[in-house]
Amino acid sequence: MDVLPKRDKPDPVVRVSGLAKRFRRRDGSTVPAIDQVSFDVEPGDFVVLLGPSGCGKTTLLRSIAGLETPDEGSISFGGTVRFCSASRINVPPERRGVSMVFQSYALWPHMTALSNVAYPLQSRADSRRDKAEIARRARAALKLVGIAELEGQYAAQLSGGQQQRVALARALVSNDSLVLFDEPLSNVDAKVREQLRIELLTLQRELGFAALFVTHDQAEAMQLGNRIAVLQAGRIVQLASPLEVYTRPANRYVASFVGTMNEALGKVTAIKADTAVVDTDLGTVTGRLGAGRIGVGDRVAAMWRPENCTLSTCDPVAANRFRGRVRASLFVGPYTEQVVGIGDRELRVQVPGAGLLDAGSDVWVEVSEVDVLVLPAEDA
Ligand SMILES: Nc1ncnc2c1ncn2[C@@H]1O[C@H](COP(=O)(O)OP(=O)(O)OP(=O)(O)O)[C@@H](O)[C@H]1O
Repeated sequence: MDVLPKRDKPDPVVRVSGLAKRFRRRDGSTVPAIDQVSFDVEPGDFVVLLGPSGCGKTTLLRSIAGLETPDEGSISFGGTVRFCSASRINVPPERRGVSMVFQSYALWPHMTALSNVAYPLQSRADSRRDKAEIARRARAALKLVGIAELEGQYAAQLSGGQQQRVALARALVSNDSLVLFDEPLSNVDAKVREQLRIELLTLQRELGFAALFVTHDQAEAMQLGNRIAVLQAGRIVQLASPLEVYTRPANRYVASFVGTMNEALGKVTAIKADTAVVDTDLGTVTGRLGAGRIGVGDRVAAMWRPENCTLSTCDPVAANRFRGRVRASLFVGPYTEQVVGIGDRELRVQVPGAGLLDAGSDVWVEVSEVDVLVLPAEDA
């Protein structure tokens, strides 16, 4: 039998291994901004770093760009070491072969759109291209992002959305295999942001660069990433597809950070196969066991999404049902969000279309046990 020679897997675009960075605060204490982070970005990947303010997203991105020097670990691009604390390698940002788009655009206000985009080609040490070729490439990049007609405008004369397009063109002009994005869409208005997300994804697929994108906006992360890295206190707690992160969160923190979750805390009273019965402050809740080890007597969170609930005015025949009173009924367009009060607790229920209810109406909230996830209580 012929055995085909094994083809080696290509090196990842980025490999981050055991990266750590601590900052010293003015009171002398230290903050572990990133804490033993390891992950790969593969060719064609769009990886989103997602997490709340202060979890270390920007520090991680800036370390990869070379704008921050980590204390420990290593960073390689395409198999070539760019940073290694043990061997004291630290390639400066301009020689890492990576482009970055910042939240604040970081354009030269007194330079035209065209000159801003041409700047990286002129300033890179290895570039000896003639002026006409540089201008041709800068124009092509402006055309890619749809603002060819603005090439002669000064950056300061452009709208926020237009400035961000210039910044994107400037990042694309060098044709680097990796582009880093630090919350680039948070300063542009909602409509432009939606449009830029779609254009960014299209460009990324057409041009084939790998993207590493920082955001604290979970909807943005779900729309853009083929993989999402959820960070908690400087660590990656889950790195998986948006679907996996949403439907099979690694822990309670991820479950409550990505999307909206209803939650009831309690103790497990019985376990049968992959189902747990939980005695909670809302009554008995039955759900499926999620990630993490759980046994009878453990403190857990039973969690379920608003879109998986149904609302009725008569007592439903269901394992998980909760009697409450409508506090607010909010018409959002595609669905109506019902806020149901149960004592001092609140449950969210999404019903499709317009279904306004009077505040004070008595209702039952129902959720099927396959839609309830039971996770250890301690990690949120
Ligand atoms: N230069 C610095 N000196 C001291 N502490 C810092 C410095 N830069 C960041 N930190 C701290 O490191 C931690 C991580 O900060 P970082 O900016 O990476 O978080 P982030 O997730 O990007 O937050 P945000 O979404 O608010 O930008 C925070 O506790 C922050 O206060």
